[in-house]
Amino acid sequence: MQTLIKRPQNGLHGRLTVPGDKSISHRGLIFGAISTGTTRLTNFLPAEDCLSTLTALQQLGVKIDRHETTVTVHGVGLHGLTAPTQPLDMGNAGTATRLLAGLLAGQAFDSTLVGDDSLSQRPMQRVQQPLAQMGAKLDLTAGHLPMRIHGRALQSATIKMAVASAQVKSALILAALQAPTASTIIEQLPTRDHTERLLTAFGGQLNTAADGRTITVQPQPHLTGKTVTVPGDMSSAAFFMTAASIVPGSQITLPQVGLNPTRTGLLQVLQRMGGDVTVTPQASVGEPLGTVTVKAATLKPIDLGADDIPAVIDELPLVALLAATATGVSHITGASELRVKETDRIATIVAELKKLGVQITEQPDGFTIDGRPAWQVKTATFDSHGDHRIGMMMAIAGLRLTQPTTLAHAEAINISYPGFFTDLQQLCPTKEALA
Ligand SMILES: O=C(O)C1=C[C@@H](OP(=O)(O)O)[C@@H](O)[C@H](O)C1
Ligand SMILES: C=C(OP(=O)(O)O)C(=O)O
Repeated sequence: MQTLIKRPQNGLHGRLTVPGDKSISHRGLIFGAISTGTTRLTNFLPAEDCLSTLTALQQLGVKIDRHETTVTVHGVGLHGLTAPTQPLDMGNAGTATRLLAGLLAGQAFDSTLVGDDSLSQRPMQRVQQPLAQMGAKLDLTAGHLPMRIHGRALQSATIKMAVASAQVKSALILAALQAPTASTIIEQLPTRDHTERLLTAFGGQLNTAADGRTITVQPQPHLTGKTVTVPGDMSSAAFFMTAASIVPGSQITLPQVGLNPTRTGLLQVLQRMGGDVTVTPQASVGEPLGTVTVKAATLKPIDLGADDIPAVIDELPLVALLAATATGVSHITGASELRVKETDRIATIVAELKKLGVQITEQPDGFTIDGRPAWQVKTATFDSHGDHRIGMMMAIAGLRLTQPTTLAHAEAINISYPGFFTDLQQLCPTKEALA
């Protein structure tokens, strides 16, 4: 699928409620499934990744009904899942794969996880090895999917994580729930804590030490179904925050965006770059929520290092685009995790931004960008490379160009944001953004 993108002459304007958070939608389904009673998810994200989790849980014997963005999960309890009759297809979803690996490792049956070509190239030892410390047995195919999970009784453990990854942490928490006594998980750096918040909300017990990265999980909780309102996805809002910052004349308002501090790295990046961003928190239960207003601004370059990365991990393609418009040199380091996402995002960011004439240099763990307000565009035909975030980032880049641009493999965007182009169009009042 190819999509044509044109510059909105007067910038982006208006108010847009972005869809529900992907990370919380995955987890809401999983916690609903392992609770007893009914869980109702509102503002659920009906994107391909979350639907992979929904279908997998149905194959594990959980009754789930969905009407657009409202989902009802009829929980079966921590020990009530049943053996699937065929391999579970996780599609493109890394989060679903890692989290379900941790859950299924402690079940009384075997299961197999498979995925698409991209997911089948992503590293799975990162869950296999720490889960083995709890006695789990996961057989990989040369370090990748297909993954055969030999469900068995797990032991508790104290585990020092080797990568800063919320997916690995969450897999370990889900496994630790099934051990006989408490387990401790020590993160390298604090990462998104949606699993911890939802586990507590469903009635489980866990303690995070003052360092923010030592988590003690109490086992065998009795989890009870509940209603969860999924906040707007900061990682989706980030595309429009970036667009409004770099397209002259813009001013947009995004209400009900999730403001969990482990996810708001892009807000800080924009503020440090001189962006015009206002955040108004609103009353909420569970996850913090608020309204973000962004106006176009002249940006300064920025340096980000390893400690900054987890809170902005999925927004780094957008950081690259922002830096490309800022006069001066930006350095992004400590971001080698980008190499093992849906694509090698360091390579795909560099390849796509070079088409715009951006002076970007690939580094082993990031990139250096010598930004300019105006680019010497070489070609206006971009490619998502099958990666939703690269596709959306280049669609936003196209809004800044005077010539129309096309985006190849735009269908990849359905992985996390099926309504992306409709929502973008809503913020372009003169309706010329898309054709
Ligand atoms: O836990 C999650 O929901 C996610 C964690 C991040 O991955 P890692 O934890 O592997 O960095 C992020 O990139 C992904 O989009 C969603
Ligand atoms: C990396 C991502 O997702 P996942 O790891 O779940 O595939 C993402 O959404 O950018």
